[in-house]
Amino acid sequence: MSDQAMDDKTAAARPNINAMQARSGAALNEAKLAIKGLDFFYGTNKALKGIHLDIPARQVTGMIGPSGCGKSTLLRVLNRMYSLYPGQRAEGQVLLDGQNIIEDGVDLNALRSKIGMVFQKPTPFPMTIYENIAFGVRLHERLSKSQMDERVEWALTRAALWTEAKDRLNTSAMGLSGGQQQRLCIARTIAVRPEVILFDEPTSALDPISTLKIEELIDELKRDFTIAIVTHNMQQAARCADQVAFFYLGELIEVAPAAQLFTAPKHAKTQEYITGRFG
Ligand SMILES: Nc1ncnc2c1ncn2[C@@H]1O[C@H](COP(=O)(O)OP(=O)(O)OP(=O)(O)O)[C@@H](O)[C@H]1O
Repeated sequence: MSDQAMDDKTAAARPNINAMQARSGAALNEAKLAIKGLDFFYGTNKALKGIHLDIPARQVTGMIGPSGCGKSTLLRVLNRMYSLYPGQRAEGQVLLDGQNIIEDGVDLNALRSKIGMVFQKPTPFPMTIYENIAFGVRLHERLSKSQMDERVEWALTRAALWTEAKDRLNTSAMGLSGGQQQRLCIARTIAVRPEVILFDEPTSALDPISTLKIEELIDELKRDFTIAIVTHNMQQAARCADQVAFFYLGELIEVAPAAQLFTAPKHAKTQEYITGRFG
């Protein structure tokens, strides 16, 4: 590739620095989740190696890195999803408000009500919009009909879907557009009032307008929730994240406030990745 072509590619890959200006001076909050010396194994394959990472309360942590570097694996550790699969195991500590959530004896139902997850592909249940939300709430709480109505309205409002959904609550969620379905999945996650929300490439299946809506939503939600988002889109990480963690081959190479990581990364590998030179 010519130097000019490389420079053009680099410029295109580099996130919009202006988008990060507002956050550049903001300090990071205390850790809601503190990951200490975390190793993760799929059988004998070590997919995460000695990860140390603080996830600050009520801020957004972006996780970036090339395919296969362990980003989704880390999210699966944070809500113990791996515990469903024999042969997968984590070692080290993941402290949620000081409690190690990867040790034996943790109540996984209670944990998953505290740490919710939104997946790449919108996955509404084949039931009404109302029931999509009420279903999860009933697993954790006993509410009266009017309390449940209020919770459904609250969750849909927080997920910026109430206006579009309020007149069709008893119709199938499968009739919503892809972007609306993803906001419904966010509403479903919020409805159980978690403390942390994990987003695994939440907009990769969506058009640009739906993507922007979800990003605005994430910005709004961080007032009340601690958020971690895996994304392949560095512009998105720059727009949404307060701090960004760069992973490579199962290791955390660098974590820094977004403005710092994208403008003055400390490691050569981070620099190569954010300038589009590999991955
Ligand atoms: N179920 C599994 N069994 C065995 N190995 C797995 C399994 N899932 C993932 N891996 C391996 O773990 C490593 C990390 O995968 P992971 O899906 O976490 O990466 P990622 O950074 O999220 O990738 P992508 O950006 O492509 O989603 C890879 O080497 C992958 O092959």
